[in-house]
Amino acid sequence: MTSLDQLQAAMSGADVEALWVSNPANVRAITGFSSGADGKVLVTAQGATLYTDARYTVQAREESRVPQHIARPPETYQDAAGRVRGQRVGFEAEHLTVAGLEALQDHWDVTLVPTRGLVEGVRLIKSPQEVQAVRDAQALADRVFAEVRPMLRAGVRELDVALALETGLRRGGAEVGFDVIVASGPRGAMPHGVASERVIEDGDLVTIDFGARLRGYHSDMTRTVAVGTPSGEMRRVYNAVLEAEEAAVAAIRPGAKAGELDALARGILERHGLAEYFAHSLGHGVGLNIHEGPSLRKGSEDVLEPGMVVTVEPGVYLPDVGGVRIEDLVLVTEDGHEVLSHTPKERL
Ligand SMILES: CSCC[C@H](N)C(=O)N[C@@H](C)C(=O)N[C@@H](C)C(=O)O
Repeated sequence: MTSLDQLQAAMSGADVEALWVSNPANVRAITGFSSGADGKVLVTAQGATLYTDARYTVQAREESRVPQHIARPPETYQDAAGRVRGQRVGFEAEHLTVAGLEALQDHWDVTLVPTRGLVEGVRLIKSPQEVQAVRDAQALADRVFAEVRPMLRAGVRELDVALALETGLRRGGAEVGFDVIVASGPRGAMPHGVASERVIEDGDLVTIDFGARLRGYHSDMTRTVAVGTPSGEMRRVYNAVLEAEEAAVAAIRPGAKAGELDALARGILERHGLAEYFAHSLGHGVGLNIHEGPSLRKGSEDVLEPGMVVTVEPGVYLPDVGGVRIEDLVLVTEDGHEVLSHTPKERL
């Protein structure tokens, strides 16, 4: 079954005959067109049509095999109107703006139906080409981390570490997947402490979370690194997080329930008296978006399947003291899992 077939089946399940796709990552997933923010897709029982404008005529032809209609609104809507007249047409409730919905209401004689997660459902399982893109992105991130690791010393600014990571990713042909997190000493208490002017000090733990975006696909990895000798308290926190992370990674296999993986890691931190400081979910899917399904969070009913790519990233954040997060990128395989991130972890 192609992904278009899967999407059309999901549309039937949602009781819509057509779907107007406006989420850029979903536009890319269906068409391969890499400027998804400047494109829309209409999916009907007959197939998909990519709508974009004349700035992208050549690019769309090169990147996509989906039939294309080059126009700007209102002509875009007028063309699509003829294909969906009288139908039940789904729109992406989590992505279409109010103005976008008004435009559809103005131009189409249809019943508009809010839908959620139809294309995202198809994106959960990655094709071999998608897995290769994530694998390549992570391999580049591993190489760049190894190059930058010697720079992690007392006296260096967080911003300069981030710049070196960003430069390495760019030189390697990738984009920077998201704002690079370099959180040292007490700043480590911020799970998303993007790099600041703080100068790293002797005895700091430094949390580094960064990723590449290659051929549209992300990598995601966090390492917490010791500069000098951290306090006994932070070494204890580090080892508890490492134990939780390794146990959760080991439990990744087809059929594993995402909510139970989260509970496993949270339970280990609980035993160490640290669960209340684990301020986020255990992990998430990674692909065209840095955060996508499945969700490895408390209570999640998502079930892992071969071809999913997920992160495992427990963390402990002690306000005014510091923090630790350790994150691996993991592919769910037929018989278990494969860890895609190969950067060594500190043993403290
Ligand atoms: C702004 S992109 C940050 C990427 C980072 N590696 C990351 O995923 N951090 C997690 C702590 C996170 O944001 N988790 C989300 C899914 C959550 O718990 O809501």
